[in-house]
Amino acid sequence: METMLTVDKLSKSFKDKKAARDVSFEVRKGEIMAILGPNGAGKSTTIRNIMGIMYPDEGTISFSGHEEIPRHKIGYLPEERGLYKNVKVMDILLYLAELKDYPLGKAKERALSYLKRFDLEGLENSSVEELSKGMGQKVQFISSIIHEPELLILDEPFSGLDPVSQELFKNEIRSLAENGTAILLSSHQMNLVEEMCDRLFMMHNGERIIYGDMDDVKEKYANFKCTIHGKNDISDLEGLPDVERIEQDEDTFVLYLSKDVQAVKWLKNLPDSLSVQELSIDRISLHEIFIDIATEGTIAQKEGVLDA
Ligand SMILES: Nc1ncnc2c1ncn2[C@@H]1O[C@H](COP(=O)(O)OP(=O)(O)OP(=O)(O)O)[C@@H](O)[C@H]1O
Repeated sequence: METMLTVDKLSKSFKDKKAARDVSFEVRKGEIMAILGPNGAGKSTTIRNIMGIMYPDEGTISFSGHEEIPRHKIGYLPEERGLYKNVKVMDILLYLAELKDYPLGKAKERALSYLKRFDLEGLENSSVEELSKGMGQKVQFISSIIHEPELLILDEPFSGLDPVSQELFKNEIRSLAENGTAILLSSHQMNLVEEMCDRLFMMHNGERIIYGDMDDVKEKYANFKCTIHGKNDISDLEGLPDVERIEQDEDTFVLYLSKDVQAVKWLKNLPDSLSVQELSIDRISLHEIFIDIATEGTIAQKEGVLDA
């Protein structure tokens, strides 16, 4: 797949705070790449450097091999929301398309079609201040894609949206990728990221911790956990092989298993004396991997970047 964006050894400091250190990743045509990390990890700083809102102290950012930012080929939904308040929806969409040198007739056609798809049909002559927050966010999203960008950067696109609108955004983002757009998406909604992203880049304290294919990352970091509901004593469960840690909520116990455990073999070795009303075995989710990294748990320690 063709590489649209390459971030190579990006570093950026604010006074003595290193917000990004030696950050490298790429985004390819037709993929959705997640940029993840706890609050303050350095995601927005990385995105702002890509967008040319600030400049790297070190490292380079290139677009299809060129360091100049091809502004008319990039779409950007910033974390900070806001459009000109007393301007009509259609006027603002056409104005932003024009800034990207996009033909007016085509922009109008696309604006009407997207307004319809986002349940905003008939609102083209309403002013932005008449819209609800979620409706305004939809217009801002449309403004980021009106000019058919080749690279789309979405900073927290789902925040503040109801579940139906989230689904709409999700489907639209997916279909843009299917049509070849390279997408860099920052989000704290791990379930959505897990469902829709092809690759991910996770950072913490300004540094890269995890980078790779979603399936590979899950295989590498998502150990099994076994949930047992029954009248058991925690000391019996602690004695089971390959149990790294246990969480207890009354009679429900979640056993986090060590890496490389073979689930079927492990289950076969459970003692007959165990009381089981319900039992399930699953891989931990991206949400749990994220929490481990953010709280500097076992995955984060193993990756070894936290002491740097
Ligand atoms: N303009 C600035 N001046 C000083 N420090 C800044 C500035 N922008 C960001 N920082 C600091 O850089 C670090 C990274 O911030 P950044 O906004 O990139 O994080 P983030 O991953 O986007 O977080 P969030 O999920 O909360 O949006 C933080 O410690 C923040 O305080």
